[in-house]
Amino acid sequence: MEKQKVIAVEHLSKKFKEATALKDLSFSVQAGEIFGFLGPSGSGKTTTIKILTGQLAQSSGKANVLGKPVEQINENIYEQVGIVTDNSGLYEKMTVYSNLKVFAKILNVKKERITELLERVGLEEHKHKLANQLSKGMGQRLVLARALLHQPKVLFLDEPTSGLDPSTALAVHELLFELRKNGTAIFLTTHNMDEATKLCDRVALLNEGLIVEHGPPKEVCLKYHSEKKYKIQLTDGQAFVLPHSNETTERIRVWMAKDELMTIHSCEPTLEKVFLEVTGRELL
Ligand SMILES: Nc1ncnc2c1ncn2[C@@H]1O[C@H](COP(=O)(O)OP(=O)(O)OP(=O)(O)O)[C@@H](O)[C@H]1O
Repeated sequence: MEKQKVIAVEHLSKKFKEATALKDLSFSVQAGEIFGFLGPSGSGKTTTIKILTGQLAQSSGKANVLGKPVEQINENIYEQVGIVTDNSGLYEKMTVYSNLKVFAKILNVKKERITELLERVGLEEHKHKLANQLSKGMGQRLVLARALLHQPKVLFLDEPTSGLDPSTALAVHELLFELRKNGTAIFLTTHNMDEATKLCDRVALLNEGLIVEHGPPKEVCLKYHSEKKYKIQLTDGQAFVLPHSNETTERIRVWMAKDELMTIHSCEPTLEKVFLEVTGRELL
């Protein structure tokens, strides 16, 4: 059975006075899926999120979120949608804990969930700090915790882990996997290709407002795996990159028989390399 399409976009375009930011985008995101929208600065990621969350009108094309055309989105939908774009919308003069308490009350969420989330995003020890005294990364984590208080059916995340230390980034990843398991559709933007490879079920590579490649990260990488090679390290420290050939097979066989093989890896391209190949641009 096909899973429910939580986000459905068809031929979406957005023109600003000077520039065309989005050109004929079509994609969908299903319940229980993490969809990565990847592109360099200025490629149109934020514009897409703004259209999908009803903050900006498209120039042409259709977009539906939870079965509703984006033109009809109003506050009611925010009970089912979580949005993490920047640190705005926090009550600056209230503490971390109080910020979450206000929203927990509105969303009818138990207090235990606040404590759990504060721990998960690494803010438990900062819960008595005022929101305007937080660092950028802490503010970002507070906005994330707020978006996750309820179990949103769809979550929009703009660069969810930029500026986070590795262990907090990992904790955020675990939270996202949990949400996915419970059926949340997650739409995230990132510059970080490693993160996208680890997190996303499917990705779309965006360049100058156009989707230039899409699919599961592994499949996208394998599609550009034209020249098979193997990276080999031996126990005596020697390292080789060898082409796929009968000669290589024989050399590997001998090293294995003598127990001299330390590591062996296939060299399929990373998403970063694929992006460079399809666009000629680095993801900066
Ligand atoms: N309000 C606006 N008026 C005019 N042009 C805009 C406006 N907002 C965005 N743009 C243009 O649309 C294009 C896409 O911008 P967008 O902010 O969506 O990119 P992005 O991929 O989110 O970039 P970043 O990673 O830097 O946030 C850019 O060329 C930008 O200059």
